[in-house]
Amino acid sequence: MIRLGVPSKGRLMEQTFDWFASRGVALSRSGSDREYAGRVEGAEGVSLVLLSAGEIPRELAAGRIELGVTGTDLVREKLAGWRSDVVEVAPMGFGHADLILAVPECWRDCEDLDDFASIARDFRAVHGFRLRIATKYHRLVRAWLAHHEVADYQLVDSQGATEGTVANQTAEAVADITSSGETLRANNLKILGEEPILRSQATLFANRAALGDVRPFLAQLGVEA
Ligand SMILES: Nc1ncnc2c1ncn2[C@@H]1O[C@H](COP(=O)(O)OP(=O)(O)OP(=O)(O)O)[C@@H](O)[C@H]1O
Ligand SMILES: O=P(O)(O)OC[C@H]1O[C@H](OP(=O)(O)OP(=O)(O)O)[C@H](O)[C@@H]1O
Repeated sequence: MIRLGVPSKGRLMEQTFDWFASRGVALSRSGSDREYAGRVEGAEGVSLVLLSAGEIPRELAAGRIELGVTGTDLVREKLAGWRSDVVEVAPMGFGHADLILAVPECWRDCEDLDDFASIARDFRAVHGFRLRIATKYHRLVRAWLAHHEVADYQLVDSQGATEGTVANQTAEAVADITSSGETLRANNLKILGEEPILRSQATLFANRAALGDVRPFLAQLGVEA
């Protein structure tokens, strides 16, 4: 049996259902909105597992599901050596979002990463603690800042409403996902850097060791792997 993990709620779930439907496979919840069991019609030997998008990378890596749909951001953040555990089988064309670093709009002297690095360097001497960046993307943000030689900062964990941390004075900057940019604008934050830390979209992943087993189903979907 091929276990297919799909986000259990919201637009990501609906668009995933649409993506499979347009390839002749009907996915549905078997019961009420609160029941996390699912049904698969139009494919043999495939079962649907409804999961939190954030847990799908770990379930894939552990081999508890053979296929899974989630954002590329979550796979890269949650799995240290993601390439050895999973294979990116098909980008799905929705769930587009950029992981970015943002600072208050009123920081007029901070327009790029060099400015940010020098502000971070001075920050500790003035305030007695390192500049705080709120994020849930610890691994990706640390790697990106190291690559850009920014060292004088601390990460503050924020699992939601991250853009609010600056107004709440629990962080000076944020690193979070944006798509329309509305949340950043509403919180008077501006993006730093020409390129985002990461461009993400919803993607179909396979557990690497299970690739051979899932190939016939992928071929049915019109996906080569
Ligand atoms: N505003 C957005 N527009 C497009 N994609 C987004 C947006 N916000 C988050 N995403 C993407 O959706 C995926 C799921 O995000 P997230 O983990 O925040 O989901 P969630 O709904 O909080 O799920 P859960 O709490 O069940 O883990 C991620 O890959 C993320 O990049
Ligand atoms: O650029 P925008 O279109 O405004 O979207 C960005 C927002 O969407 C996501 O939050 P989500 O709604 O998933 O809630 P969260 O704060 O709980 O992560 C993300 O964390 C941003 O806050």
